[in-house]
Amino acid sequence: MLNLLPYDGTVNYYGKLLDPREADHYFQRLLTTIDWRNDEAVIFGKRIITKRKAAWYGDIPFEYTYSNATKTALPWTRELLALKKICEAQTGETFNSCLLNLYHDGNEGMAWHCDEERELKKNGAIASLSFGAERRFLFKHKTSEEKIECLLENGSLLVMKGTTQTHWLHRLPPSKKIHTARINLTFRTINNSNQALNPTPLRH
Ligand SMILES: O=C(O)CCC(=O)C(=O)O
Ligand SMILES: [Fe+2]
Repeated sequence: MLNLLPYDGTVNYYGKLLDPREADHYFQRLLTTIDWRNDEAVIFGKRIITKRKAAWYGDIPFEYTYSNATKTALPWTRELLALKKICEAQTGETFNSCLLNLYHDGNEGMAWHCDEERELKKNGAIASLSFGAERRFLFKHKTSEEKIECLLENGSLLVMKGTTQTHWLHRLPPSKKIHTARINLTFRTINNSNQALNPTPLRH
């Protein structure tokens, strides 16, 4: 499988895994069955409400803190379990949780970041499924600033693994040309060993 990154990580784009009918079916089901909420985040000390909506699901009520907000995982829905199985069969990896994002149109996107929160398995694979509007997706190397771009199609799978999160940022740029919604699912592995046992250490 082709690696989109030239060095310091592995990103595989599997293309359209689902046919358009199936992908549209999942899009509609996810739209109506997921507990979509506007995220509250603290950016530069200011509490903001994100325009995009998000949700967090998993095997057990994992707590996950990102953008300064903690969420508790909801139990899998039928569709999420079916999609998790598809990702696991394709990649040979396993996942125990899923972060979902709903972008209503091209005004909504996601800023440069990497997914390496302390709850996430170090160098664990992240499987990203996309539904609805096709959007550009960018990677930027943290030191060389080299950029890599790809297109996330309806019903497609992208996998980020190895040292990708250590060395590369990624972003979903906004686009004035897009007037329809997109749903993204990122299946992840949360380390449950320290969940509930140890309180989150304070960061200074
Ligand atoms: O919407 C996407 O394709 C990416 C979302 C993402 O990077 C994330 O949820 O961490
Ligand atoms: Fe991400």
